[in-house]
Amino acid sequence: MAQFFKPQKRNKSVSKTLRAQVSALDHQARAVIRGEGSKKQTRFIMGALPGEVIQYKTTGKHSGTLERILEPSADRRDAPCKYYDQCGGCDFQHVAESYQLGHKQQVVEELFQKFGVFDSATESLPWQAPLVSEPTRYRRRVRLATRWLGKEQKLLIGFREAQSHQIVAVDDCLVADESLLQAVNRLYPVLNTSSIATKLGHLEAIHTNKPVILLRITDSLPKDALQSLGSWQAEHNIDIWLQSENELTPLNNAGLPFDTSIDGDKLYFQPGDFLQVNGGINERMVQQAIDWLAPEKTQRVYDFFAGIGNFSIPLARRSKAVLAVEGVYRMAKQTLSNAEANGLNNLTSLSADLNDISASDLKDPADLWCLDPARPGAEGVMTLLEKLKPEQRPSRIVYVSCAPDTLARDLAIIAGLKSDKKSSDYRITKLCTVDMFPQTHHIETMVCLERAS
Ligand SMILES: C[S@@+](CC[C@H](N)C(=O)[O-])C[C@H]1O[C@@H](n2cnc3c(N)ncnc32)[C@H](O)[C@@H]1O
Repeated sequence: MAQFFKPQKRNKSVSKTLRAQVSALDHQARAVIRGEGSKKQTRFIMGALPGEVIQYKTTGKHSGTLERILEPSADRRDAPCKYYDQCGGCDFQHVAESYQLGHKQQVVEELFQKFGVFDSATESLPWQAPLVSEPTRYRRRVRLATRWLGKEQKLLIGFREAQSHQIVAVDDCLVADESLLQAVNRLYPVLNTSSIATKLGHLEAIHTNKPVILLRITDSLPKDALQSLGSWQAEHNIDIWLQSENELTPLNNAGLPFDTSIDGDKLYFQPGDFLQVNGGINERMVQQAIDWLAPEKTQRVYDFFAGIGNFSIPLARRSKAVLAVEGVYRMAKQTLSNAEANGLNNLTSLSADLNDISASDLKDPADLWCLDPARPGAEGVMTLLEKLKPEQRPSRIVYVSCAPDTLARDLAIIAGLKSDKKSSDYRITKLCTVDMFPQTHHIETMVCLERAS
């Protein structure tokens, strides 16, 4: 019988060390290497800048890690954080903040062009000045990973390395409010025992009106562990909350309400609720949303993706009525009680999945829409907008986004709404980047759209 030659499956690509010049940055601030090797491949590498000649190691088909910078860019600066080389968190601090913001604006513009939101050959976007943040110590909330090293009987608390599950142990974080890591460092000796550490998933430190540490627990804690956490809480006056799969509870029922103020009103929340990480810039962002939407006392507003009412409450103060829509039932309830606590009775809160929303869920149409979705964007809301009759559509929309690609996708849908088949029913009247996450590649954008009357 003839034996056929059976080629062996090729091994995964072998890692190589190469040298190249960076041609651009992509939308995640990764350096782009074009035309690599005989196949003219494109590769993406974090940490390098356009124009730089670098030595890098290939890791996957299109990825690589930076080994050495052979010819640095004039735009490069020494990263201010001591953990920069290992930590996967602030991946864009090797350039000045003005460069970071300029790049972010360019990314948004390029994505809008790519998705057909506008045509740079015939029009320009009405960019406004970016909302600029404090470059460091701006976070009022951090989430830290944990791992118990059994052999060494030691708990690691820190951030994940880039593209890895390894944890970089940290005792400070340059972008976090100083009190956050200080609280975690103080709690560390209590956590650093196998009875707690082996059951710890991650932890979160938050500081608005007062500090709180939320411990994500994978199994119930023994009585002595709960006692030592309780004693620490009483001694340090820092609340501890325990989060298991189904429950979120304050330890020993500690904890008066947590709150944050916005526009002169108080927003109460519970650890675990969504909270904009950058408190300073959040206030300016909400103020700008109000300015751009310019609500009047006769107008109705929808606030989609409302969280605990960060935009809804200030909008309710200035309009006839607000309908706040939020997927997480607990937060939807919190928005309503926040309205009541601030003496507002013109806000209705609806808990609903905005991927699957219809006009009948919302009752009366609204003049103004505020949208602040998570990274997947607001495709369901775009479908709703498409289905509405032109006269039922809002006269103004403010879209706040933390993901420029889904923002561009959604705005392309709005740009496609053409009642007279020629020009779009909506035009972008203002947009800007919001410096919500300095030192990182993450991009926050605000866009205001107005309907042609
Ligand atoms: C970026 S946060 C904004 C929250 C709020 N606007 C604020 O400024 O604090 C996005 C919110 O959308 C909610 N969300 C995400 N997906 C949703 C969905 N499919 N339907 C309804 N709400 C959703 C999240 O629970 C979260 O509260």
